[in-house]
This record gives sequence, structure tokens and C-alpha cells, in this order.
Amino acid sequence: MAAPYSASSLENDSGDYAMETNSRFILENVSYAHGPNRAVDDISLRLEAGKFYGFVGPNGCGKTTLLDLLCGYRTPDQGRILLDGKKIGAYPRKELAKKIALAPQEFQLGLGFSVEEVVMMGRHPHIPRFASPSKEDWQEVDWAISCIGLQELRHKNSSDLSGGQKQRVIVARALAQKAETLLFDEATANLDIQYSLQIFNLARRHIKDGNNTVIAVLHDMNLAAAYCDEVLFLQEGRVHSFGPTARTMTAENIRQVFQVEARVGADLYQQPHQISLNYKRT
Ligand SMILES: Nc1ncnc2c1ncn2[C@@H]1O[C@H](COP(=O)(O)OP(=O)(O)OP(=O)(O)O)[C@@H](O)[C@H]1O
Repeated sequence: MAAPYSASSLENDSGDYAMETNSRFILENVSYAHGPNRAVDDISLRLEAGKFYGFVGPNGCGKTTLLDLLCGYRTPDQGRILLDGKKIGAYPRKELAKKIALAPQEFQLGLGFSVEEVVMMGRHPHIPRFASPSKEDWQEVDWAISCIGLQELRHKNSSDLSGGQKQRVIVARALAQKAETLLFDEATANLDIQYSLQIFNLARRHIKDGNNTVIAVLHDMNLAAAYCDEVLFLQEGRVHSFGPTARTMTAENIRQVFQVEARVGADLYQQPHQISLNYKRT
């Protein structure tokens, strides 16, 4: 099991932590409860720029709550979260939205909006109050729509889309936001294999220049193994194991966290850590 990050640091008047600016996120002893239920329990982590992280774990183990804490939708009951060396709560909402884009697990597209209008919502942090979208905003919307292959649906009412099409629109909206950090909460759960691979390939391109970060909650262990640089196994709100995929994506961790028997090995395409589950019927 990888040692969780722990650090002591000196806060200055502006809420910055000058010693820790190399990390994208630093979580120190973060806990969060929904009422009496502690969903995230004393988590300490360091997440870097230039990496693709996968968060995996059983239903209800706290993955979505952890993402909500990382994007500032929720505030820790205990502990603290730094984003680029500054307390996440110290960012004005619009600034935060320029830094972090979330493709959520549950979403409402709103009645009557076209696909193009929903994707444009991703540009809101960049558009001054009472102003109209600029040429650049439209270029980013065009780019996101074409990345996700939504050109033919562009003018369609978003309420009339299939579940998978809606999910792709939500990913396009997050891409249009042009944030350094992309958070995907089961963003490919409703997608066919072609579109799942397309989105994870886009995510890998996003981190290529070393300045961006992707954090994806996902249930497909093979996608996690194929695309993620590092994997965090969560169990009952706590870090079970965290580190490079080669070290964490093991049959033993899968057994301990999911109570499922698995084997890990190279597949026919030589992906080094593909998982075969034991489907034996009991
Ligand atoms: N809004 C809420 N109010 C009360 N309890 C909640 C709320 N949201 C989540 N929980 C509880 O917090 C725990 C963690 O939930 P969370 O959604 O973070 O899990 P998850 O790992 O994302 O699950 P899944 O894989 O099913 O999406 C669960 O026990 C859940 O029942």
C-alpha cells in the first residue's frame, strides 16, 4: 500500500502554501459526512499535473463525494484541500471553474436547450457578465463538438437525445470549459466501446503537455488499467491503496476491495495490466 501524503506547511496571509505549489491537489486529512454517514474519511493525497488518475472502488465508497470535494462543490468537514498551492475555498467560483471542469455522474441538461447551447454553458466562466460569447468562445464550442463527434446533433434539442448522447454532450461541455483539470465521474458509463475509447484517448491527449490533470471515477477496471497513470482504490471512504497502475492494479487489491477473484496480465494487444474476472457461477 502506498504511503498517503502528509505534510505540514506554513500558510501566508493570502491562503497560499508556497512550499507546495508543484502539486495540482494536496489533500490533508480530509473528511466529509453526509449527515451521520462519513463518506470520505481522513484522506491524505497528492495529485500531480500531467497525470491521469483513476478512482475505483465499490458502490457507495465515496468516489463521487471525493470528486465533489476536489471541485469545491462540497467543503471538507475536517482537513484541507489545496489546488495549485492555494486553499480551494479561497478561489472565486468563476476562477475555480476556469481551473476545474466536471463531467458529473448525474446531470440535467435543462429543457429546450440545443446541444450547441449546452456545450456553450462550458464557456460561462470565460464570458464576462452581460456579454455575448466571443469568437473564441464559439471556436472552443466548435472544437469540443467536433472532438466528441457531435456535429450532426449540434442543433438538436438536448432533451431528445439518448442517454449515451446526453453523456457525450456533458463531456463536450466540460472540454469547452478549457480547464486544466478534468474530472470525469463515470463519464463513459453509458457509452459504447467506440465512444468510451474516444473519450479516454482525448483525456490522455489532455494531459500530454504536462500541465493538465485528469481524474476519472470509473467502474471498468480494464479501462482504468489501460489509461490511468495512477489508481486510487477507495474502500469505505478511505484510501485502500494508491500509486502507479502497475503497482496498484493487482489481483490482491481487486479481491480485497471488491471481493472478486481476478487475474491480471497482458492482453492480446500487450496492454500490460488487463484484468480477467472469474465469472464462475456460484
Ligand atoms: N446527498 C447525499 N445524502 C446522504 N448520503 C449521501 C449523499 N450522497 C452520497 N451519500 C452517501 O455517501 C456514501 C458515498 O456516496 P458516493 O456517491 O460518494 O459513493 P460512490 O463511490 O460515488 O458510489 P457509486 O459507485 O455508487 O456512484 C454512500 O454511503 C451514500 O449513500
